[in-house]
Amino acid sequence: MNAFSHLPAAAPLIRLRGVSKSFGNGRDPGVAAVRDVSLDIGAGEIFGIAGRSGAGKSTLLRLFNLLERPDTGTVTVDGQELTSLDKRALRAARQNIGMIFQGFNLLQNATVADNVAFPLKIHGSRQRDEIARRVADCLALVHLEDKAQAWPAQLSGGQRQRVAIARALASGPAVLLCDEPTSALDAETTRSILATLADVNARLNVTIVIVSHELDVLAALCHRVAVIGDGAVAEVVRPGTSHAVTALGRELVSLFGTATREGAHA
Ligand SMILES: Nc1ncnc2c1ncn2[C@@H]1O[C@H](COP(=O)(O)OP(=O)(O)OP(=O)(O)O)[C@@H](O)[C@H]1O
Repeated sequence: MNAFSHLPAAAPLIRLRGVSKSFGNGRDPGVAAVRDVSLDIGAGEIFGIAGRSGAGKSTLLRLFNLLERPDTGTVTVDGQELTSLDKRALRAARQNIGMIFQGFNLLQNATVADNVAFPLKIHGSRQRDEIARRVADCLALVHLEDKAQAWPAQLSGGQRQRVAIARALASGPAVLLCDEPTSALDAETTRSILATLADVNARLNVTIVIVSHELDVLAALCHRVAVIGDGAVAEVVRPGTSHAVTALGRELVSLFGTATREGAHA
């Protein structure tokens, strides 16, 4: 039983309505990566996106902050309809949506502290001492206070991902998007990153949306999981319920032909 599965659905913080995305060249519609997806995700919820390779998981996640712009439909986050904003307003709205990736995406020629400070500096609306305080708070949140002056190359994979989490939280977002955040990590490091994400969610009430092909990762962390097939939501399940066992179990067998987690790959 997932520790959160008893929670009632919270008020929607993220709302997708009729969202579709194809990759083509204008004349040829090409691949329909996401098809007519409508979802409500509650404030403070941890929401998972599962599905086999090519199902459209990453594209769907990138529609949440308009890294991919939908062909049709609307995306609303924290009361702002992102799909109706101009570039400048969208840049400001994205301060409210952090993101982490499988490959961490840290600046290699900047210290840990400078990596975390980076989004605050480029936005340009904060004073130096406020930035320094914010960086210290975020590094403390992920237990890396002592690594502020280290370089990314001096850190383990798990530590790098925790720096990425601190950086994603620096602007105080309401939402954290996670694209396969543990896929490059071994099983033990994966557990520590999941604990960090659960802790961030509990302390800050940050809404987390996480894509993973590792169903046990989603089952351990998420309040609800959308199973995606062919770009559409096949079903939304609550880990820990017997229905979820059936739905996720079917997907697990179709993905891996087994009910255990795949071995970690470096
Ligand atoms: N920039 C792009 N240009 C063309 N096609 C794309 C692009 N991005 C994704 N696609 C296609 O859209 C479909 C969905 O891809 P997506 O990466 O969202 O799937 P996924 O479920 O995240 O897969 P994986 O688990 O392998 O990362 C795939 O057929 C993919 O080839």
